[in-house]
Amino acid sequence: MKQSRDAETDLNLYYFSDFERHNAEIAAFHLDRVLGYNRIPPVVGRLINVTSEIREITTDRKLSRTFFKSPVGNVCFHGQCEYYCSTEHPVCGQPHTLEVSLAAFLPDLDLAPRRSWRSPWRRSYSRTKLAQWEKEPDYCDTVKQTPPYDQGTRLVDVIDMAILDFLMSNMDRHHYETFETFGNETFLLHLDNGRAFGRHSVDEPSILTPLKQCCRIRRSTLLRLRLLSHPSFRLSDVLRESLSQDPLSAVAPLLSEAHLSALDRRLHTVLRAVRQCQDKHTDVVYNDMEDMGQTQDWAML
Ligand SMILES: Nc1ncnc2c1ncn2[C@@H]1O[C@H](COP(=O)(O)OP(=O)(O)OP(=O)(O)O)[C@@H](O)[C@H]1O
Ligand SMILES: [Mn+2]
Repeated sequence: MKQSRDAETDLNLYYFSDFERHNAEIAAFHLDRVLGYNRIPPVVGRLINVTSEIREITTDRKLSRTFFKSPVGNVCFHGQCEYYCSTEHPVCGQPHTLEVSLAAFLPDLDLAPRRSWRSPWRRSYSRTKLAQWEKEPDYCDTVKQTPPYDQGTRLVDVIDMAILDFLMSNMDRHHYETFETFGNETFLLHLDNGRAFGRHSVDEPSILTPLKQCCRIRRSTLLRLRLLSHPSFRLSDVLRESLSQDPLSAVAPLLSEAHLSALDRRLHTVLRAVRQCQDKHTDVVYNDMEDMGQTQDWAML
């Protein structure tokens, strides 16, 4: 935890300068499950003692050397990394207690090697340069012809990812991962969600660009989104209930009401974008449920 749950990211900060949030990692895991994707490894909140559970037991000398006591006596550390790992950007206990998010550790890379894929709609990570997708309205036509997006479900998987990221306003999705042994016909993994849920008062329409440029969506995703726009299964209500199971919700709700209601607003924006696609195209819905019977009841929603 580096900042309070309610802190809204400064509008003058670029997405690549935003600080990560522990509650965003937790809420992203729950949102991914509510959407029925199951692509984010389990993440849970914990209260830890930074002294007894990190400083006193770590064998990492470089890490332990970054611990210090702040002017008011709190135990702080910053670790080692390229950006924001300095005395000016510490993580501090109170004086030892700290809220954190912990992710289930994926199998070792020797046992289950992963492949990291650059998102075709990756941002430029520059203040001045635009990415190709920002300049070319027909960018998706190129992506559709480029392996692995020319076959199977990879394109709609990336569109699912864009919907998840738009809902939680995560602009930092530069890569996604897969397990190498499963080849190209496999599910995606979404690690690194700490830059989501930074602002609740504004939406970032550009995150939906893959959906808007490709006009394609999985049928199962569309049905789930429609279900979650129904008053009795409202996304904000379902997510609030899901998050209440996390241990840290005893300290304070993991998402403020403002963030929860932003989700309902953004869900309507996604459904509107799908309708606008359907006004222009006939092949918008990718039927990934052909082999499943009894979809009628769902379709009614
Ligand atoms: N649950 C996990 N289990 C095992 N390894 C993980 C897990 N989550 C992340 N990692 C590994 O740690 C690396 C860094 O994690 P993450 O991407 O969250 O940090 P980051 O500092 O934001 O990185 P980047 O600068 O690439 O955005 C990942 O590329 C991944 O290989
Ligand atoms: Mn990152």
